[in-house]
Amino acid sequence: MNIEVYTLIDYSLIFQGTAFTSKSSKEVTILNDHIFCVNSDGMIEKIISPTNSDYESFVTAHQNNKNFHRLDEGQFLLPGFIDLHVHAPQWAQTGTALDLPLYDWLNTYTFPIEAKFSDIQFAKEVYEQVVNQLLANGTTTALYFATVHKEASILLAQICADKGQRGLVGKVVMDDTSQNPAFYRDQNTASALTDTEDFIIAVKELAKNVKQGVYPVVTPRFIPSCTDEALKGLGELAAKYDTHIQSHCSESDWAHGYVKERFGKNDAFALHDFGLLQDKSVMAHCNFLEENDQDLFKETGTAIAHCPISNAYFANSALPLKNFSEKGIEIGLGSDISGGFSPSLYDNIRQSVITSRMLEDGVDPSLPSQERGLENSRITINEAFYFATAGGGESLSLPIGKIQENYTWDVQIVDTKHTTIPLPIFNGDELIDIFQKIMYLTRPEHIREVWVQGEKVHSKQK
Ligand SMILES: Nc1nc2[nH]cnc2c(=O)[nH]1
Repeated sequence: MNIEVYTLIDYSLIFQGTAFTSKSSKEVTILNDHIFCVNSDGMIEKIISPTNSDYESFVTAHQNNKNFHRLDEGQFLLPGFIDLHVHAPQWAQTGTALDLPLYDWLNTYTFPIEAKFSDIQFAKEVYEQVVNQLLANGTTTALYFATVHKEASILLAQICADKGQRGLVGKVVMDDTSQNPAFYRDQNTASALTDTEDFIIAVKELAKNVKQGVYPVVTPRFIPSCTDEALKGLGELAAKYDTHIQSHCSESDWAHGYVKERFGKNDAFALHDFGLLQDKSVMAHCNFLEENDQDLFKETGTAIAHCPISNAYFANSALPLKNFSEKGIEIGLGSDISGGFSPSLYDNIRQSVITSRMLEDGVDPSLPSQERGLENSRITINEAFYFATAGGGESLSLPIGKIQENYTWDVQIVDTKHTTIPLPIFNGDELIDIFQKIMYLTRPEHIREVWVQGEKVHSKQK
């Protein structure tokens, strides 16, 4: 298309500035001083490079219009982050209660806090705060577990809708009376399934008027909390309504061992038997996937939500992330609030690199170096950025996570020149160095604006 044509197009938004986005899992593209044209649906319709002969005249034609945004010096565009695993109610206990192994942690701290979400006022208070927090940390899409309560789960979807975040929300199913406490579980299997179906219908209805989209997610908490009948019914509901599916899979020695004992197979195959592994399935943790489990993930298009901070507390191992990624399994990052204490995917990007380095080198200094670690396990910061953005988008099968034509305008604007806490960027830094400094040092204070589907959803004054 030549300039006469695209200067005439009525774009909703035009941005001029430098962006970082993934080209592949290993490579970051730098779009230096490009122009980004966004249409009224909030999609990136056109990206114009300064090498394009029409670039200058395009700027001249648009720069005085209200919809033209020129980034200040020191500001950069990045895709909004996609958090593939957040327990929204656990925001109420984030940063506390990390002293017990998974089974005891769930029963001692987590189920009691989640039980409180029968109180819709309490739910509103916590859910509004967690959605605000994630937006302020640059998270534009989140895959949420709510609680067993239908009303409060619908409220979480409504809050995402109102605040402009792309929320994928699940009413949690925990129907097994022998495994879940009486104070916190579905009343019975039939009500777990009808509540889930009502929830799906309500969120699909809500979604009709939500620009950025909200989505219902079929959510068996994990196999230990569900009966066979519920798991089967949930697989059927996901197929009937074509929904996303989320659960926990092979997370800790205990959870992994429990499923093996109950079914004589690993989580992956057990979940698959119930129709719960498919292209829109995202399974959290997955540390103990064996070779055939990995193949099944690949074949079914099931994604892993890698939660590196949480895994340090509860997973009893480090995920062999590099190995799984090289196999072609879809992978994104999750904060796992509150198994992970940080609402920031920046922190999880950092931890995923750190964990991978420790996995490669090993951690027991009494062992000889060649026996200490797992070869070829380290990932780069570019790869971690990919998992937090494009990898998350692929995992959810949505056109999000990249600054590229035909993707949504879901971006964060990072200001490296914050007046009191600027990033250490000095003359002579290459853009790729600046990218790495952004990855390692950005805090919410540096995230000046966040946009979802072409709408500004968060801004921070200088
Ligand atoms: N990390 C984590 N693992 C789980 N397994 C079942 N429930 C949970 C949870 O809330 N957090």
